[in-house]
Amino acid sequence: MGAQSDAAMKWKRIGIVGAGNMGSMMGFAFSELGLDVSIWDAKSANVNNFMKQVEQAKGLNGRISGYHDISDFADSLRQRGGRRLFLFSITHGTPADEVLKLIKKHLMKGDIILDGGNEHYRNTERRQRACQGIGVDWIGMGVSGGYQSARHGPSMSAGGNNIALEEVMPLLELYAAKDPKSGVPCVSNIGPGGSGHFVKMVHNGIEVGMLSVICEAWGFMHSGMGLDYEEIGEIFEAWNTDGELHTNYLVKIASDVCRTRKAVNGSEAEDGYVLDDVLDKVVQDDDSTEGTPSWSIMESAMRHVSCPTLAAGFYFRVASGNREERLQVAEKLSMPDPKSFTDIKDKSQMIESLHRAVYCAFLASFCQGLELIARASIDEGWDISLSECIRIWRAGCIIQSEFIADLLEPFLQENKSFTNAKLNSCVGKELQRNFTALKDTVLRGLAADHYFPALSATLEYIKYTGGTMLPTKFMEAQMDYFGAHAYNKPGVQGEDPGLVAKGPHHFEWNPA
Ligand SMILES: NC(=O)C1=CN([C@@H]2O[C@H](COP(=O)(O)OP(=O)(O)OC[C@H]3O[C@@H](n4cnc5c(N)ncnc54)[C@H](OP(=O)(O)O)[C@@H]3O)[C@@H](O)[C@H]2O)C=CC1
Ligand SMILES: O=C(CO)[C@H](O)[C@H](O)COP(=O)(O)O
Repeated sequence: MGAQSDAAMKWKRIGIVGAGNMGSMMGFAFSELGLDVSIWDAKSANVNNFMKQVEQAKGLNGRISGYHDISDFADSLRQRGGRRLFLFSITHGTPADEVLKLIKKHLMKGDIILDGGNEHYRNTERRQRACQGIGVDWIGMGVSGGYQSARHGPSMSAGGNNIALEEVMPLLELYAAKDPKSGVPCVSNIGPGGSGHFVKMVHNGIEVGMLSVICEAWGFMHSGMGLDYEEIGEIFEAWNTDGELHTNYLVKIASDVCRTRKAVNGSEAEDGYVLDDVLDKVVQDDDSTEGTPSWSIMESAMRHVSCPTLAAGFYFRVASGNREERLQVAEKLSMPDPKSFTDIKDKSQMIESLHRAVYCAFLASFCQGLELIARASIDEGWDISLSECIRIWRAGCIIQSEFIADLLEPFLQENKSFTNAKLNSCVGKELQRNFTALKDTVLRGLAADHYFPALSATLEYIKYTGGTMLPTKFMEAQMDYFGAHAYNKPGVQGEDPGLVAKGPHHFEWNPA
C-alpha cells in the first residue's frame, strides 16, 4: 500500500486526452487511485457529459477537472520539477494525429504520453520519432478489457523508451488488473518501439478467433440442438466454472449474454432477451473504427505465419457487416439454413465434444497469435517475452483464459526462445487429445449446414501444421511446371526437411 501511494504521489496528476468510453472510465480510475485528473476532448459535449457523471460519482480521491481549451489543459499539468504525464484515449489513425498536432505546441521536454488507443504499431513508431525531436516520450500502450476494465483495472502492454517506461511502470502497476491467483499486476514493459501496440493488436486478433468460435458454438447449441438461451447460458456457466474453460472471460460473458433480459430492475415493461434485439452485423471493420483484427491478419500474411482461426473469424465478421448485400446474395445462392439435429443420441456427450472443440480452437488461437508475436519480435529485434504476454493476459483482458495461461506460461518462461508453442509436449498433447472432439463437432455441424468458419479452420490448421506429406507436393509441381519455381526432393539430405529455401531442381514439364 505504501508503494502504491508513492506511485500516485510521484505523478500527482494525469492529463487524459479523450473523454470517450475508455478515457472517461480511466479518469474515474486514476482519481480513485489518488491522482488529480485533467481531461480534455475535442468535442466540448464529451467533456460536459463526463463532468456531469463526475458530479454524481462517489469514492473519488483525486480532483477531476474538465477542459475545453487544450492550452489550459496542458498548463494544468505543470508541476514543479517532475515530468508531465498524458494519456491519450482517441480513435486510432488520423484522429490521434490531429490531436497530437493540436497539443504538440503545448508539450514540453520531458513529457510522457501514453497512447492507450488501439493504434497501428507503425503509427506509434512514427509518433515516437516525431516526439523524440522535442524531448517527449511517446509510449504505445495497448489497453485491454473494454470500458469495465478501464474503470477497474485493465491489462496493459506498453512499449517505447525504456527509461520513460520504467518511470511510469509503478503507476501502471497500481492501475492494472491483478492476477487473481498471484496478485501480480497485469502490465508489462513489452519492449522498444511499437512492440506494446503490436502485442495488443495480436491480442485482438486472438480475440476475434475466440469470438468467432464461441458464436459458432452458440449457433450449434441453439439452432442445432434446439437449446434455449437459458439452457445455453447454463452450459457456458458450467464451462466457466470447471475444466479447460474455467475463468475464461468470453465464456463468462457468454453466459450473461444468453441470460440477460430486457426488463430492468424487475420491471415487466419490456420482457424478452436483449440478445433477440441484436442483429447479426459486426461493422467496426467496415467503418474503420477498429483496425486491430485486420492488421493482425495482414501481419500474419506478411510475416508468413499461419493464423487461420484468427483469419476465419475476421472474414466471418467482415462478411456479416454488409447485411444488405448478403441478403441479395442469399436470394441468388439459396444457401441452406443450419438444420436442427434429429439424431441426438447422447446430448451430454455432444455438449462435452463441443466444449472440448471450443477449448481446442481457443488454444490454437493462442498458438497462432504467439507465433506471430515471436516472428515479429525476431524481425524487429524487440526481444518480446511470450511468457510476459501470457502473464499480462491473466486478468483484466478479453482473452483471459486461466487454464490456457497455466498451460503456456511455465514452458515459455523456462525456454525464452520458443517460437512455436505447438512444439511443447504439453500443448501438443492437448491439441491431440481434443482433436477428435473437434473433428466430430465440425463434421456434425457441417453436415447440418452450420456456420463453422473458425472451428473448421482450426481443425485443418492442426491437421496441416502437423502433417507429414501434404498434397502441396502437387502445388509445388504445378508451380514448377508453369513458373520454373524449382522444388526440393523427398529423402535428399539438405532438402528434406532442409531449410525454408527454394529447391535446386527444375523439370522441363513442357518445354517452351
Ligand atoms: N472500447 C473498447 O473496448 C476499447 C477501446 N480501445 C481503444 O481506445 C480508444 C478509445 O476508444 P473508445 O473510448 O471506446 O472510443 P470512443 O469513440 O468512445 O472515444 C474516442 C475518442 O476519440 C475522439 N475522437 C474521434 N475522432 C476524433 C478527431 N478526429 N479529433 C479529435 N478527437 C476525436 C472521440 O471524440 P468524438 O466523440 O467527438 O468522436 C472520443 O473522445 C480507441 O483507440 C480504441 O480503439 C482500447 C481498448 C478497448
Ligand atoms: O480492444 C478491444 C478489446 O480488446 C476493444 O473492445 C475493441 O473495440 C475490440 O474491437 P475489435 O474486435 O475490432 O478488436
